[in-house]
Amino acid sequence: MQGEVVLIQVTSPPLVKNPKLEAKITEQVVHINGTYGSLNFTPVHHYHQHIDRDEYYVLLSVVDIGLITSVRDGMNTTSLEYIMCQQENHGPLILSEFTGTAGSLSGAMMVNPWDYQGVAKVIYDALNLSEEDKISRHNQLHKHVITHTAQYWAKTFIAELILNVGTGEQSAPTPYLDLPIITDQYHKAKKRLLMFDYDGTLTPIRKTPGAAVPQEHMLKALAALCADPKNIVWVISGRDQKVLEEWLGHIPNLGFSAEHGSFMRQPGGQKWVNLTESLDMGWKNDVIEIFTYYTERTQGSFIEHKRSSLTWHYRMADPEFGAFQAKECQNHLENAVLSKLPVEILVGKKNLEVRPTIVNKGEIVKRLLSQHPDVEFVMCAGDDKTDEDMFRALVGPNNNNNNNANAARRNSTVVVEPYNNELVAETAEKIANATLAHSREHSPVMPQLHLSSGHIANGFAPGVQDATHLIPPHHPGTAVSAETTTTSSSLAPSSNDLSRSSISTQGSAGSFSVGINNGNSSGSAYNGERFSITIGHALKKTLANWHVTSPEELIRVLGILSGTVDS
Ligand SMILES: O=P(O)(O)OC[C@H]1O[C@H](O[C@H]2O[C@H](CO)[C@@H](O)[C@H](O)[C@H]2O)[C@H](O)[C@@H](O)[C@@H]1O
Repeated sequence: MQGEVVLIQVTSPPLVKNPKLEAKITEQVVHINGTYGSLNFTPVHHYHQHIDRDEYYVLLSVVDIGLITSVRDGMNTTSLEYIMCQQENHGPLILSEFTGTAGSLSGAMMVNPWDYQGVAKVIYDALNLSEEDKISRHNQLHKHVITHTAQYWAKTFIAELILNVGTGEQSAPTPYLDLPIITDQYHKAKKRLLMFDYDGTLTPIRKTPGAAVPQEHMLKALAALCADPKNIVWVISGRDQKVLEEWLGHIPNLGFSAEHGSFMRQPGGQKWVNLTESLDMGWKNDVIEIFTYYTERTQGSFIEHKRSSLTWHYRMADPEFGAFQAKECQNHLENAVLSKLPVEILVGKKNLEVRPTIVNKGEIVKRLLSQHPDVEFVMCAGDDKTDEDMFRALVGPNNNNNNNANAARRNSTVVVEPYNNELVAETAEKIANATLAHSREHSPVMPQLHLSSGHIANGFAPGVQDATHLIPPHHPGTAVSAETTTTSSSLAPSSNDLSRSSISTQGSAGSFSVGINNGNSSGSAYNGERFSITIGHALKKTLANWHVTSPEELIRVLGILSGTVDS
């Protein structure tokens, strides 16, 4: 192709001149032109000057390839402008994987700018693309640019802002698990349902998945809980069946759900039921391809292959680069796969997981609750974002034990379409007002809602022992009303109540909903026998009503409940 292809490079002089760099570039251009050019042919045309906007767009329109090889870049608007200018030519875009737009322009031909041979090969491939390929790539890129406009960005930003105002509410302190209360409730109950996540809950997080083997004292406590005929015990995990069987399968009467709700094995049973059996798993190939792309470029990362899900782990990669690549990979998946396939991405602990949308841990919790409507004590512990689905299932709709509460919640849910400007603005204002009022009222009321042992350490003063004592300070429906005055243990919320979990966020492609408690105190989904426990610090955003700080502490509690450890 020598003699047929030229590179046009325009570099606008920066405000602060860099003569050394300019000299270096000029030297290289002279060298290339001297080596590969002739009297009739100049391979590199370098214009170190400002050019008019019109001239710039003309250049972008007439070229055959757009070549962007930045080694570091925030966004890269040139790539977007090039796409808009190429509506007639359909010229391919070669894009450095280090640009900000690389994550969303999957129709571009990606290059690593440090890999000179790789770049040369992609230029060659781009020059030889068939007309059909060019049009299809261009159409994909063009569609992205025209649908992701500044207006779209602004609206999505506002929508997310509203969403976060709502979820920000959830980061009120979660009280430390009250041992006397849970022990008391546990012993009073004739039938109990206990559900545990595995990684980060029953075992501490380890460097690699294979290293998170169960510890003896955990196995002992779990076995003792399973041996009690009053108990129904389940491990609901993202792990696959093989690992769960190998590590916990020997414990009699332990039920399992594997791969985030994809599989179930009843306590005492041997057979696994595949809840994803009827689903087409063709999506796995697309996801493996993307995960492989990032694995090859992120040292220390790897893919965990499971039957109905896939996990990309980056705990062993450089922490900053790993997190950066995970974000890129997530964007890539969202743009290339999620829009067309029935799968969801879960952002886990130094991992990204992809699994079918129709299953999740919360669905398993709902199933178990409806299978055992007569349980008098429910305990559910987890540490991860995916475990929030379980906590949500304990307070949310379709939950047999709080029908009144659910009716109240359903009635008060407002669906906000992000593209309905007025509604977005109106809802934002409502939330802002209620949040402001809530934060004004929050502190004076809190101490009086809560009580008894051990809460001073968490910032809650002991209060009067009465029926309210089983209600954690921030529990759904107990949160402080926007209009509540500081009347001590009054739990009757007023009409604009914006309670912690009454703000439900149901993410979906084009809409989300924000639930605002309508003030009916029966909106509380809490009853004293439900213990959702998150493993982490008190300020973690969670729907759980209690926390402990580590798996060790949870195991101690399990030991105490099962009688294998002295309290
Ligand atoms: O639902 P879980 O039981 O919590 O399982 C979630 C995922 O856990 C595993 O990965 C995580 O734990 C590893 C061991 O501590 C750790 O090395 C990794 O960084 C974590 O992401 C497991 O490998 C996945 O399959 C589970 O889905």
